[in-house]
Amino acid sequence: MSPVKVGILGLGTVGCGTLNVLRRNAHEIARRAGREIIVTHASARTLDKPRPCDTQSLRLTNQPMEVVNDPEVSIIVELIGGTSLARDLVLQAINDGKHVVTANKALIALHGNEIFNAAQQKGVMVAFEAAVAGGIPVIKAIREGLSGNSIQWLAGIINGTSNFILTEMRDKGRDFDSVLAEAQQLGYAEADPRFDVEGIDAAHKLTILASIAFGIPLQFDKVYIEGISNITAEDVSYATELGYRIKHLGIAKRTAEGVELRAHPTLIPYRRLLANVDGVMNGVLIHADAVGSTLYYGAGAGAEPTASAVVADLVDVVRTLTTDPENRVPHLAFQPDSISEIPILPIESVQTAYYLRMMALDRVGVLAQVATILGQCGISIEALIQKEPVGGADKVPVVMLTHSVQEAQLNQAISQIEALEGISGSVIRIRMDTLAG
Ligand SMILES: NC(=O)C1=CN([C@@H]2O[C@H](COP(=O)(O)OP(=O)(O)OC[C@H]3O[C@@H](n4cnc5c(N)ncnc54)[C@H](O)[C@@H]3O)[C@@H](O)[C@H]2O)C=CC1
Ligand SMILES: N[C@@H](CC=O)C(=O)O
Ligand code: NA
Repeated sequence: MSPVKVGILGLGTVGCGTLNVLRRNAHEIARRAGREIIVTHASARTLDKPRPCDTQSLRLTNQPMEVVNDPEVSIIVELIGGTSLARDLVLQAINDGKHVVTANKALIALHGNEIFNAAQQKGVMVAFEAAVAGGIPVIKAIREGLSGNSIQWLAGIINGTSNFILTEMRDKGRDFDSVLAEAQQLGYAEADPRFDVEGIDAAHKLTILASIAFGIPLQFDKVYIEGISNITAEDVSYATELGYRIKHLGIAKRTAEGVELRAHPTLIPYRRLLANVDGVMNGVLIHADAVGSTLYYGAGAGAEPTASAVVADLVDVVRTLTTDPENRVPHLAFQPDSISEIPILPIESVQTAYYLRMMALDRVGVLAQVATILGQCGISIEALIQKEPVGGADKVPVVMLTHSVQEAQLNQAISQIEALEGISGSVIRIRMDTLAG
């Protein structure tokens, strides 16, 4: 059979990684796919710059639409990133009857409903394994491996850059900015690294995971988002002292009232497997009724780990090129006419435990006032540590862990505590992982 011809849009970290993996493993990939898969066309913004991949045999252009519209190409691999040009290119490819593979989680989270609808009309595939947790085949695991289950919740370390930063801060005492610069240099970070450290990238991925886990539309705008940019070295060290690690988690949980969708820093007991997912590694823990808990672990970013997922998608697409579109695995795991609107719950209704840190005047009675407020709001304290005054000042850091409480009640307590004369500045709050009981 003749080779399948592929066009790659964007020859950056993932684009070059994909070219290299496809070439190095060409023989085994062809044995798996049943046909040779070759990249014939590519588009890059700058044509003649040195790259870690060989582009000599490619028809190279700086006009990505030319690749999309070239009749020789039957699969388009979108690795440009962003949501504007990428959306136009992907919709055009679908309109031309081409299959698409993309690593672009922002594109899927924001425009996936429109894109999958267009793909269904045209009977083409849009594959996006690389968009969530890089090389970990978690999309495939949820869509296919867990399809007999009712999924109850999932919690994932799904941003490699944030996890790399938190790990280096904890293990080597490095400062935030220098670790972020290294993550950028290693090709882990997004073009705009605020997407990583402000939790937006994790929220894109969580949007996708929740959709395929629960059969709901992609709803990025309903995710509660907090990043790691306000996590201080003190919080990392107090958490360690209390037997916890701070990780950035994306959490999606089905409750009787609806679905919780939240991406934020989280304290996890250090013995839990997720607490030990370090560096650029990602880990996704999924709890489902039949199988119980399953954990998926691996590299969440970087050239070849991400290329591994892009190439696996290419193999999947090639294997099912001749399959009747109705018989392919649905894009969002559930059949398109069975996607249901389940309410997404506001963060105030979430019930969890909290790490609180505040600066208190080193004076008798202040802690008693704080404890009274917490008690009146129905919040009980599980642990409390009072540190030495900072720099000889008369203020002491106080750190406490609460039992589970509704976020709305905690908000009330925090505003009353912040109003106390004996408390200076804001109360820092980090949610704790209470999912596994
Ligand atoms: N780097 C990683 O570890 C991972 C990245 N991704 C996603 O993969 C996609 C690509 O990411 P990277 O390779 O890291 O980005 P990158 O910035 O290294 O590469 C993107 C490439 O697209 C090119 N480009 C931009 N506009 C273009 C245009 N108009 N025409 C042709 N080329 C154009 C850029 O010049 C650049 O070389 C993004 O959607 C990203 O979110 C997903 C998983 C992991
Ligand atoms: N910037 C992302 C790349 C992979 O999705 C990350 O750090 O996880
Ligand atoms: Na993946």
